[in-house]
Amino acid sequence: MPISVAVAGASGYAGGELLRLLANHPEFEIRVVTAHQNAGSPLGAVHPHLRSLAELVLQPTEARVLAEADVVFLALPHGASGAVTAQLPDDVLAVDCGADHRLTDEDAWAAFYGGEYHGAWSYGLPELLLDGGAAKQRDTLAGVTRIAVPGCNVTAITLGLAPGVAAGVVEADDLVSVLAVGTSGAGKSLRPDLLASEIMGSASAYAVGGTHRHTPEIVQNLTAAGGAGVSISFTPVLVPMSRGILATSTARLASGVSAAEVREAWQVAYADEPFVHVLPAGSFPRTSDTLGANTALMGLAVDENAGRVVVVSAIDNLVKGTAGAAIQSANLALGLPETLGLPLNGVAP
Ligand SMILES: NC(=O)C1=CN([C@@H]2O[C@H](COP(=O)(O)OP(=O)(O)OC[C@H]3O[C@@H](n4cnc5c(N)ncnc54)[C@H](OP(=O)(O)O)[C@@H]3O)[C@@H](O)[C@H]2O)C=CC1
Ligand SMILES: CC(=O)N[C@@H](CCC(=O)OP(=O)(O)O)C(=O)O
Repeated sequence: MPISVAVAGASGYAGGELLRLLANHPEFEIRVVTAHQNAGSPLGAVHPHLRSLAELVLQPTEARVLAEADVVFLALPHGASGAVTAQLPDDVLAVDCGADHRLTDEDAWAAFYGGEYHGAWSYGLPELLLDGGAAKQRDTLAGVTRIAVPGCNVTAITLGLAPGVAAGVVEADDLVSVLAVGTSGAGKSLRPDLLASEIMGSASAYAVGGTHRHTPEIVQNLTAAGGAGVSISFTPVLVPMSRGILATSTARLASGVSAAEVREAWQVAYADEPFVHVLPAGSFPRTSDTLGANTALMGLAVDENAGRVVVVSAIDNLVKGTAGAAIQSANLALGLPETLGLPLNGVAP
């Protein structure tokens, strides 16, 4: 019997990517799709690229509609998902791509998001190192029924820096990250600053100066990895591409650590990972290498003059950064093979 699935926020970018991947998943059957303003429309009208699902009709986003399915993926704006998930039965597996259930610290939620705090769920980043590398987040996901998927910038930075922090080869209190990010990360919303004429041929920083709401989530992750006094300054830069994140993260090298020990920390951390790959010395990923794939690729160097480790990590924000991570975590929760239905290969050029 296939496992029935509902996707809330199916008319958006993350919802569309969930559907694209779910349509090729051998164990799932898409039963319900919901939207807000687009409720009542056939899916083919909002996602013409999803041909096999074109006849599905978008329903209103209500818990009673979603609860018809065994698994509910939510891709709703922050705040909207917490209200809906509070009404879902306990035995439904709910996987939330929004921020509502990511943060364990209510004060951090109040400072960076505000509004009602809905509590933290199991965190959907299977490769996250825990306790200095003694465990990984995937070990905690079997059988859970509530999963919070990370923010996409968070995934790129966390996966990039966690091996060094967990192994103690870098100083966790001196981390800097600058990201080139694509426009789809901002969702399908109509915003003047996202008009093609504003974006094309230009790059612009936003949420500068420690104000980005992903900051506490990154600190939470790197602390869980074993970092003491984690402090990160990160700056996203919007660039004219529709998908992708390229995070260039640097960290102060711990005293007496060699370049070989640095590389070993990253290689050991991700040696057996199906989707997270450390490239050979001298190689660095491009966002285009991850397009459409559930991969996080990274390259590593030690800047001896500056005494810093430099990690360049790339993901597709809509796959490993959202929909792929959601499905990977759901596979683990349901006891299915972790990689089921998830693309390892991307699309090029
Ligand atoms: N885009 C990305 O790269 C990433 C997104 N996420 C998260 O995924 C979630 C969805 O993001 P994204 O797909 O980009 O956003 P979009 O703006 O593209 O889509 C939002 C979806 O939510 C629906 N919606 C809007 N307002 C409401 C409401 N008040 N109540 C119920 N549904 C509503 C929309 O329906 P309609 O269009 O019919 O009005 C649409 O289906 C967000 O929480 C986002 O932060 C996480 C990681 C990365
Ligand atoms: C270009 C752009 O605006 N990107 C978004 C990425 C949002 C995201 O990853 O996720 P959540 O909103 O679910 O946290 C940003 O930086 O806020």
